[in-house]
Amino acid sequence: MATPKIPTVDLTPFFKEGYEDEKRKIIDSITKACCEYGFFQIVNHGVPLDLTSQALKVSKKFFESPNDAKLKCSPLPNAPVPAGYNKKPNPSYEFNEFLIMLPPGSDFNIFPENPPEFREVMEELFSQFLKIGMVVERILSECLGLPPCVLKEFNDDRSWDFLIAIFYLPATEKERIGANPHKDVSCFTIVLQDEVAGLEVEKDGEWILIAPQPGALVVNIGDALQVLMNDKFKSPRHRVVRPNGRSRNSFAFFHNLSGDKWIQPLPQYTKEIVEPPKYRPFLYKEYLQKRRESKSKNVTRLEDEITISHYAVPEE
Ligand SMILES: O=C(O)CCC(=O)C(=O)O
Ligand SMILES: [Fe+2]
Repeated sequence: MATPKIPTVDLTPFFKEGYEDEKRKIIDSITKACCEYGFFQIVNHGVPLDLTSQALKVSKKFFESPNDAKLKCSPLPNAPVPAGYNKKPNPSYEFNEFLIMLPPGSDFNIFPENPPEFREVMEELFSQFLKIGMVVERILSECLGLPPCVLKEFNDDRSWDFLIAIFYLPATEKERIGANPHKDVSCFTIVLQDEVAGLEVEKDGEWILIAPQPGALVVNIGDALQVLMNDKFKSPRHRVVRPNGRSRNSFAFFHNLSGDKWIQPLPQYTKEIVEPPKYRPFLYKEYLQKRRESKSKNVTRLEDEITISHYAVPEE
């Protein structure tokens, strides 16, 4: 059987007036991809390609710099999210290093001195991801026949979004996992990956590669959207397998909700279509906290993981 291919859609019509038929076709393809995989790729997304390639280059330079230079960027002890450079203790159950960035202007952001253009490039990438995130948010709102503003009306606070630059070392004989199988807590995540394959999504018990494509960005559904949409789209389990003989570089941008939001399935996906909500209301930041705690305890068994099923309403 041929390996299933994650769909790639061209977003050009969404940057123009009109083209309603083309837009509808794209929305239909994304709906199908979200139902089948929870993943799709986008091209002609408006994020300049010279910026994405420069971002991958400067981030690689930073991660390849000496340890003491990287450790100078360690997070501040009082940061709400560990903005700055992080590395899992060795040995760890995952093998990656990463740098978290909060929205430009946050007092908690820490940038390296070298490469000197690091900060400017990261801030520009963040702003571009914010913009494309809003376009994707409108498209996902429309996917199930609802107006494009449904998700923005529910949450218009972008201050909880964040960006991570990630660096995976080559696989060793003993260990190939770069990021353990997980689901994202976001509404959705936008991933920029370099040309080195490694990101995989689980479907029907099999791992399917999200093949790198020049100029493309990857989008995946997260837990928050699954809850808001009452399970119409599922937050997919995914992982990163490290390549042989070379490192891998990526960025993940988490389009989140405000942590102060109480989240539950929206009436458009429940009451208005006479469907009972599958989740009880919960405070988003409480869920973020629980997930962070379980991650720091190195929980690796699926049955021990905290997931949104913690808030599921039992079926009658
Ligand atoms: O590195 C990647 O390609 C994806 C990373 C990821 O899944 C995450 O940070 O949640
Ligand atoms: Fe992820």
